Amino acid sequence: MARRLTQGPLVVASHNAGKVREIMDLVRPFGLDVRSAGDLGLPEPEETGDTFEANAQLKARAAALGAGLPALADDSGLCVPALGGDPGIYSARWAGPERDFAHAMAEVNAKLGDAADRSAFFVCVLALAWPDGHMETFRGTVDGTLVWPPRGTLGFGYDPLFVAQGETLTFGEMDPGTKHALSHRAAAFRLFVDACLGNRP
Ligand SMILES: O=c1nc[nH]c2c1ncn2[C@H]1C[C@H](O)[C@@H](COP(=O)(O)OP(=O)(O)OP(=O)(O)O)O1
Ligand SMILES: [Mg+2]
Repeated sequence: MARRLTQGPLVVASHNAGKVREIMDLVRPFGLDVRSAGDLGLPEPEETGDTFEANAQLKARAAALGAGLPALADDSGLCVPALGGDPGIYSARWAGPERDFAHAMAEVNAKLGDAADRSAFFVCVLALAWPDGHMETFRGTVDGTLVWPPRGTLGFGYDPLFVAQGETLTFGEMDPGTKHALSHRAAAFRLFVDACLGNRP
């Protein structure tokens, strides 16, 4: 049985504005009082794990201890089977310190070359840590294919490259509500809601 998150402040332990916006959208209907790690002045920990789970957990743990509040972290990325799973947990790092995703998307496409297999999937692991060390972890994925050139200016990161299975628009062309019905983050979030928030609202 997962530990429930009772009413009270929740820290969103991410320094990525695109992600924080999506998590705030997903949390809003539940009426939780939410603060971002940036608002609280929490530092950005080094992501030394070698799995999405390990990195989500270390970010959640650092924020929960830093704030003295339950903290929800997201570690996510784009996995391309034809590239051996890259960029995977290195998805943010492929964009460099300037977070240049035009460059990162071109890198993915160049490495793919004329590969027949342009399938890809996004992974999102959400970890919820309490200051006493308790942790709950959830994983969501969405399958799709990679297009070139990139399309759309909505969303963030690799969204303009990615068309989810059964869709025609890229995530970069979708309004946020449509992406939230399909995304890896929404899938992980549903598991988090079921386990930790119950049936609210
Ligand atoms: O829905 C998404 N749509 C497009 N791209 C995405 C998505 N979800 C993750 N991604 C890519 C870009 C992101 O930069 C990286 C996650 O890296 P990741 O370390 O988890 O996040 P981050 O460093 O950007 O912020 P933080 O660690 O403070 O939460 O994967
Ligand atoms: Mg990161």
